[in-house]
This record gives sequence, C-alpha cells and structure tokens, in this order.
Amino acid sequence: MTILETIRGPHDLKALSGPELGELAEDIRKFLIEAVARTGGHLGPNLGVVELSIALHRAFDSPVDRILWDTGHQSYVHKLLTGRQDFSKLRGKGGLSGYPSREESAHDVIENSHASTVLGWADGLAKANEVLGRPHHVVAVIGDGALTGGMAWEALNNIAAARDRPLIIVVNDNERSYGPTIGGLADHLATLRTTDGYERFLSWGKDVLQRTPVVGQPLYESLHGAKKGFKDAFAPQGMFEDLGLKYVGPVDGHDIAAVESALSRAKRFHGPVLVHCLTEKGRGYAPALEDEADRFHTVGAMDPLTCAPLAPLGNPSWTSVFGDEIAEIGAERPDVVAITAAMLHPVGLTKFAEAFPERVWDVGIAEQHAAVSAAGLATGGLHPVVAVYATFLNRAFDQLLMDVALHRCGVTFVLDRAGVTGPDGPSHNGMWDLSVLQVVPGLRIAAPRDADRLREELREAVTVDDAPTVLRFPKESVGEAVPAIDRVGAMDVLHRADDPQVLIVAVGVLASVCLQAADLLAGGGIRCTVVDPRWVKPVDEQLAPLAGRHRLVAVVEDNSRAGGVGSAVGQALRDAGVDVPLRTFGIPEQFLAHGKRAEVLADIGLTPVEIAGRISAALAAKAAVGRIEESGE
Ligand SMILES: Cc1ncc(C[n+]2csc(CCOP(=O)(O)OP(=O)(O)O)c2C)c(N)n1
Ligand SMILES: CC(=O)[C@@H](O)[C@H](O)COP(=O)(O)O
Ligand SMILES: [Mg+2]
Repeated sequence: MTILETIRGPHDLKALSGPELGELAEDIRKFLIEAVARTGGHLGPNLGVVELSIALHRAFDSPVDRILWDTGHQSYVHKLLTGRQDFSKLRGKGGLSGYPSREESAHDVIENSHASTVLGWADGLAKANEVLGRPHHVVAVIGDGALTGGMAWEALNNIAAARDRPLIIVVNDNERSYGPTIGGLADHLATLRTTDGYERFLSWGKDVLQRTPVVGQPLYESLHGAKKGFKDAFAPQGMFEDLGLKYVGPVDGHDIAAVESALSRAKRFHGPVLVHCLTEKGRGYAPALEDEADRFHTVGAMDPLTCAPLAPLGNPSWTSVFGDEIAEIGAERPDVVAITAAMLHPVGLTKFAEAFPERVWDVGIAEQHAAVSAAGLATGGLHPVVAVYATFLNRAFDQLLMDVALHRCGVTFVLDRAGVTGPDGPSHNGMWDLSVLQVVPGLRIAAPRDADRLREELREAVTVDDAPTVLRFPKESVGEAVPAIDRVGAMDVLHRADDPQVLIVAVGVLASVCLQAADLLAGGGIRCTVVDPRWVKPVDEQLAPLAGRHRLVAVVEDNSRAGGVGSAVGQALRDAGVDVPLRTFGIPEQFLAHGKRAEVLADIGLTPVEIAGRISAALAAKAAVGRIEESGE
C-alpha cells in the first residue's frame, strides 16, 4: 500500500514524518501522471503544486479553514488529500470534476474556474468570519498568471484596506500562465525572487552574529531593525508591502517544511499576508518540463511514456484552421493585429505570432483589457482580432458594448470553444455568447458550419471597419465540408424539397445534424428546407419571407435557448408580420455537467433523431390545432 492510499482526509497528513511526506509527494506525482494520461486533464499545473497542497492541508484545518483555489485547474492534489482518489473517470460523465466541486466535497468552495476571482471570494469570506466572530482562516491560492487579471487587483485593493482582518494569500509563482507570464507584474515577481539571496544573507547573519560574543547580538538587532531599509535598498520589493500586505517569501514551494513554516508564520499575523511560493509547472515529469509552449498545461488522453495521443488524430481542429487563415490574412493585411489573453497557442495564434511578432500582444488574463485596447488599436488605424474562448468573452461584455460597439470600432472577436465544450464542465461551455451579444447594436456574428466557411467568414469579418464582428466555432475537429446548393439573401441553402413544410435554420456546426434530421423527416414524409444563415446577427432580411412559405420554423443552435438566434428569428418574423410557429432547439437554461461533448449534446436532445422527432411532433400538433379550428370545435 502506498502512503497516498492511506490518506483518507487532511487529518491523516498531520502524523506523517518528513521522509514520509517526501514519499507521499512521490506517490502523488506518479499517480497524477498515470491517471491524467488516461483521461486527459490539467497535468502540468498539478504536478507543480504537490508539496504546496500537502503543506496547506497540514498548516490549516480544512474545511473549517477555507482553502480556495483560483481557477481550480490545479486542485487535483487537493482532491487526492481530501478523500477523492478515484480518478478513473476524471472530467468524464459521472466522474470527478476537473475543478473543485461543492457537490463532491465540503473542502471545495469555488467552482467557477474563470481566473482571478479567488481574492474577491477570500475577501468576502474573511469579512463574513469577522462579522460572525469566527476565528477561522481564509487562504487563497492564486497563480502568477491569475494575478495579472484586473479582478485580482480590485480585490487586493479591498483586502489591503483592512489591516487587521486576517487573510492569507498564497501566490503560486511558476513564472507561467500557459506560456511565460508577461508584464510589469511578472517582472516584479521576478525581482522578488532575487531576494532569496537577501533572505539567506539575513539568516546567515543571524547565525553568525548571534554566536559572536559581545557585539554580535546588538549588531544583529540593529541589522534586523533596519530590515525594511535593507530590503528596499538591495532588493526592492515594496509593492505588496506598500499596498498594506505583509510579504513573506520567497519560499521554495517544493520544500514542504519551508512552506509549512511560512504558512504558520502567516497564520499568526493578524492581517492580510502574502506568501510568495516558487514552484515549477510540470515538476517531476520530463516531457512536461521540456514542453516550452505550455508545460503540459492541459493534455488529452495519452501514453505516459511516449506522450502519443490515445485517440487517433482526425481532421484538423477549428483552432488550426483559424490559425492558418489568420496568418495568411496577416501576410496580406499589415493593418491586421492580434490579441490574446494569455492563451497564444490554445487560440491558434502561434503561426501569426511567429510571422508577425510585433503585431501580436499577450495582455495577460485580462479579457476586459483585451477588448478596450482593441478599441484603441482600431481607433489608431489597425484592425485587431481578439482571439478568446467563448466563455471568457463574458468578462468583456461591457467593454465590447461600450468601448468597441459604441465607438464603432472595427474589431473582430474570434470565439473558440463556442457551444458545448464538454469535459471542462459548466464554466467552460461557450453557450451564452449568441444570447448576450444579440443586444449589441451594430454587431455582426458569423457561425461557420465548416472549415471553408470559417475561412470565408473570417475574411468577411476583417473587412468590416466600422463595427465589431464576431466569429464563433466549437472545440475539436472540423467535420466534412457541407456544400450549399443555393443562396437566398446572404444565406446558404443546404437542402430543399418541393412544397416544403418545415424551414430548419441551422446555426454553425449543427448544419450537418440538421441535414441528418431533414433526411429522417423525409423518410416520414415531412419535407424540409435547410438554410445556414452564415451571419446569424443581424437576421437576414430574406429569412422572414422564406419562413412565410413554410408551416413551421425550427432554429437549431449550440447556445442557450434563452435569447439566442431562435429569439432573434422569432422577433424578425413578428416584425415582418409572418405568422409561422417557431421552435428553438438549443441548450436548456441550466449549467451542464461535465462529459464528452457528444454525450452532453445527446443528453440535451441536440441529435438528428431527437430534433426530427420533436419537429414531427410539433407539426402534428399544429395540424391537430388546424383541424380543430376548421371544425369550429
Ligand atoms: C478569465 C479566464 N481567462 C482565461 C482562462 C484560461 N486559463 C486557465 S488557466 C490559465 C493560466 C493560469 O496561470 P496561473 O494562474 O499562473 O496558473 P498555473 O496554470 O500556472 O498554475 C488560463 C489563461 C481562464 N480560466 N479564465
Ligand atoms: C482552466 C482553463 O480555463 C483552461 O486550462 C481550459 O481548461 C483549457 O481548455 P481546453 O483544454 O479546451 O483548451
Ligand atoms: Mg502560473
């Protein structure tokens, strides 16, 4: 039996000796590499926090003390130490979540997994402790990447305002987000790292001087008294202390005893303390350490020895089609520039950045800044392409509305991972963009159905220089090309029948699902037209007259049913006085549990069989109403 297998909860850690703790850390690394290779997941970040997680659970009494993880992608070790060691279905349907989950454990508090929120949560929880007179600790673990987010700084400002309210911030500084963390903050953390020499000098001084007869002790005391002056002079590290936070560190985040001792010191301090821990992303696994791009931030299922993917590589990903095309556009258009919020490679900007390094900016985990600075770039005469995951655009809604759209800036937002994403669970589905963006005046949204349309619509988007444009596409591989047989307005007609009864409006990647549904319906004698509007906002002017020639309209979208394309089409029909019943097949208004994308789509009925069945039922219901009306019942 390994030591890890004996750990049922944090209390089991407390009795372990130093060597046993070292063995436990080894067990955990071995476990993580084997388990995450089987299922996929956030391997690099978790390998980096093994000792830190052990030390946290020894120094504090979770769940009475609250240990909070920013983003939560680095909580696997925390799970292992809090009674969750069945990783066989990690991120899969019915298995453990890839993030903290309140349903799974009382030790988990935050599960939103959008970065930079932990300090706000900690501030609130610490205030609640104060008001309710609870003596418990609140500990927030935040990465150097997450610390680049504006929300973290709003929280720091508040935390620093109460100098006697205890709150412990652990900065897990591995010098990376996906790639190296950038900007002034990263530079400042780098400066703090160099104070290591100063700390060692101090402890050497303490040893030597305290042992020196007569003059030693007074000399040490005056040296210690002058500590702040020394630090400022030799190793400027004032920012956190100037803000009003006690700074402890830097601490070797892989030395359990050192981290535990720093945390114990922090616990005794009756105010906000920041403990700066230095860790290595991917620690202990050579392939991760050799991966310069992102240190195995996330991996798919793979062979742990060769790192070869377990699933065969299919068609290229949507991301890579975008990445190739934007690089080509960049070569033709010197005014096209790109912005990423700390995700250069995952959003497909690698080629563009290699070709035009001076025309791409990584702004950190700062989607709001990405949008506003894009407005500035556009006003300055460039055409910015802001590439983010759909779910993270939520952060920048106000900036898109007020800075980009109100100012009529030509900015293209490229939303990867739109629709159901799957294994990352409720926080990562990009299922709200088509709803929240409907209200933005002047905005145009394209939802390509295949790779050719992605290229075509991206090129159309970057020609719009007086309004924002959005392009959205899902995770994973592009399917086969779906050819158009005709055009109506700017819409592609994908399927047509004589004397059609049902108009199916297929949004983006769901076009092929709609065509299969139309085939099934044809088998039952129901004749359909299937169109892909290509640009789903604004609604094409030809859609209402086309709808008027059918008995039922079905809008199929990989987005919340509330307020998406279905709602916009319904509004357009009403405005045009077209009285045809409309059904929207989209994502129900709920947070979707993790699982494979295909499983989640099946669970919510976005499959050809379900859609065909429901269209057929809707048509039958309409016919029944018609018969009742005719007979005057
Ligand atoms: C608002 C938001 N934007 C982007 C992301 C995607 N993302 C997840 S982890 C990560 C990097 C985090 O870096 P850091 O906080 O230093 O943690 P590390 O992985 O290095 O431990 C990013 C950009 C996110 N989760 N939330
Ligand atoms: C935590 C986070 O937000 C990212 O790491 C995300 O999990 C990556 O998702 P993909 O694996 O789809 O790139
Ligand atoms: Mg980091």
